[in-house]
Amino acid sequence: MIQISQLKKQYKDAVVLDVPSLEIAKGECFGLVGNNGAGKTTLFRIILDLVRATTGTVKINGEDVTRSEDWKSKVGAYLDEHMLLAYLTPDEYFETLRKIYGMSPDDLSHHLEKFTELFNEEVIGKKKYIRDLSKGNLKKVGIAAALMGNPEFVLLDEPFENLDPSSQIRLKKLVQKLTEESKVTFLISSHDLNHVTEICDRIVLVEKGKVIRDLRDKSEMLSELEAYFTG
Ligand SMILES: Nc1ncnc2c1ncn2[C@@H]1O[C@H](COP(=O)(O)OP(=O)(O)OP(=O)(O)O)[C@@H](O)[C@H]1O
Repeated sequence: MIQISQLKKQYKDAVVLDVPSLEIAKGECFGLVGNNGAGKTTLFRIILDLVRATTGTVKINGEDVTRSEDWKSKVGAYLDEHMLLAYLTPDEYFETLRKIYGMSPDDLSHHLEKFTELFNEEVIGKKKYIRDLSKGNLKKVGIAAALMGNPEFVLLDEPFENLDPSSQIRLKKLVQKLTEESKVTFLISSHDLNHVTEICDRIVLVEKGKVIRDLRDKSEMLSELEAYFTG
């Protein structure tokens, strides 16, 4: 479980995040939506201890992320391409992560098999450096890397952005399969209301750093969000 309490992030006088309480249960597919600058990435960065909150705490399975390291083996994330090693090919990158995670070559092959459709023969065995990949293929590498090592929690920032329609559909199926079969807890921020409402069982809407809706009724999510964003 992820427990957020009394969380605030302030840059000079501007409060960009203010979340008194938020709990994300194990096995949940949690969607985060909101306009540009609403605070979605900031929340993810604080959960991953990439940015320190001004006040408040984030606990993952009871561990304060700023005070312990144990949670790191349970969490996978892909926020942006800064998390990749641009001077490697995808094959070299996955091989490097394989060693870090202590996986066998068979474990890695088995893991990458799940991404065969998503990679669409454009990622593995191409001898192209990560720095030269298209934005969509970069994202695919980042998502596959985030899911290495059997993480319990996976944070993905805008996973559908830059993916072609076939890849978006393949990614949705993959997330649904992993949620159902492996009980992975996904936290997904997205501007794509159709995709995020289709795969997530809960959507939190943020506006100017505050949670203004916490939607759990699947039948009403999309219409509520469309009404909000239409203004
Ligand atoms: N280092 C920083 N210094 C000052 N302000 C910052 C900093 N990082 C983020 N912000 C501000 O925090 C607010 C929230 O930004 P954040 O990137 O979390 O929004 P977002 O919801 O992810 O937006 P988008 O949909 O555009 O990706 C914005 O107003 C942004 O300008």
